Amino acid sequence: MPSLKDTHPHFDFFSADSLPDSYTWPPLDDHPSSFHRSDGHHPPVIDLDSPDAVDLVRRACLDWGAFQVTNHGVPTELLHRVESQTRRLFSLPTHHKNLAARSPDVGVSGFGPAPISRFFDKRFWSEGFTIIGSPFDHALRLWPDGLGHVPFCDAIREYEEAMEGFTGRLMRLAFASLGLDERVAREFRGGPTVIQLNSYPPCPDPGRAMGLAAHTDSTLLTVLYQTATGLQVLRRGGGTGWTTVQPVPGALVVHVGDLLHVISNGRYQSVLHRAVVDRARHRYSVAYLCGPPAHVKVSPSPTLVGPDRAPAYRAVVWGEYLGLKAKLFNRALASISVTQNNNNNNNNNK
Ligand SMILES: C=C1C[C@]23C[C@@]1(O)CC[C@H]2[C@@]12CCC[C@@](C)(C(=O)O1)[C@H]2[C@@H]3C(=O)O
Ligand SMILES: O=C(O)CCC(=O)C(=O)O
Ligand SMILES: [Fe+2]
Repeated sequence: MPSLKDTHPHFDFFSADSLPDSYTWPPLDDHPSSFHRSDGHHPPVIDLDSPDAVDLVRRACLDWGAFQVTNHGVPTELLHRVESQTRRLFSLPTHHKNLAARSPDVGVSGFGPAPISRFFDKRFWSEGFTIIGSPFDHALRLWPDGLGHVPFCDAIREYEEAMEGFTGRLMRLAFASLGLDERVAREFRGGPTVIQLNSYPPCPDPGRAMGLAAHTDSTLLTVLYQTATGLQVLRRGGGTGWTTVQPVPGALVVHVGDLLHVISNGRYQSVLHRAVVDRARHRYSVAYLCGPPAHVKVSPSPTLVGPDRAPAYRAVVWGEYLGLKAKLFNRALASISVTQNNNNNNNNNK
């Protein structure tokens, strides 16, 4: 669905002293700069070494679909290094970053607005860089001379390794919190590595700009590293409006994604979240999108369905689900629902 806005890829965020119309959204309610929400309810911060970790994760997934974790084992030095390499990448001139632009022929990897931006008439006040598997080819395009690509590739490779270990532990916890044992968690491990680097430059009118519009992730779990305010989540049921997830130094944010929603048969709901921007601060975030191996069918766990609780979703593999998301955006989950009416013909029970 290419639109007019795709014909202006060279916008310079730093030369703008007011918001161009193509970036002006209706006023954002619950923007953190308005400081009117202080109800004390936030996704919990969970110490993974706590003996109650499984119960705390269950509660957080039921109430919020999101939580933060400490004692996760990913070295702080590595987190800082990945952030500083992210900053280094986005500080390259735009025409240079476009040498590694996302293109339909090469898939979804590379530099550009977040893929969901094409569902909106207004543009996002952000840039993204999607890395699927090795960052090497893209990094060589960004830093063609000498060894400029090396620190970037090293940081991403080390991060991928660290996150593989950490998400293994996290998946065991999340599955245990649903009463599912380690063998089930193991079946869903080892999916393709997807990292999304996000950059949100300072913005002259943050209350009318959108960093990344409200969405759920098409993952089992997403792990997000952020060091500045900007991430907001909607609590299950949505009743009290957007809640800012305050960065906790060294902590990682975890989101329940659509595929864990499916496996849990809707007990856990994928969290609706968005990113807002700031007048003065350039914010970066690093999302590690944790999905299942390509061939693994994801469906409601047999132990979570029964005579009084029918399976609510049909089986999908990750690639098919990503295709549905690319076509239907936030209606993708409803499109594989077998209990609700959905007006499309993607529902060929498998
Ligand atoms: C594996 C993927 C999930 C993702 C689409 C993608 O193919 C690669 C980028 C991912 C991302 C990151 C930013 C938010 C998001 C909704 C988007 O536009 O691109 C997610 C996608 C997703 O979770 O569906
Ligand atoms: O930058 C953020 O806080 C959110 C990023 C995000 O939602 C994503 O990359 O999927
Ligand atoms: Fe997200």
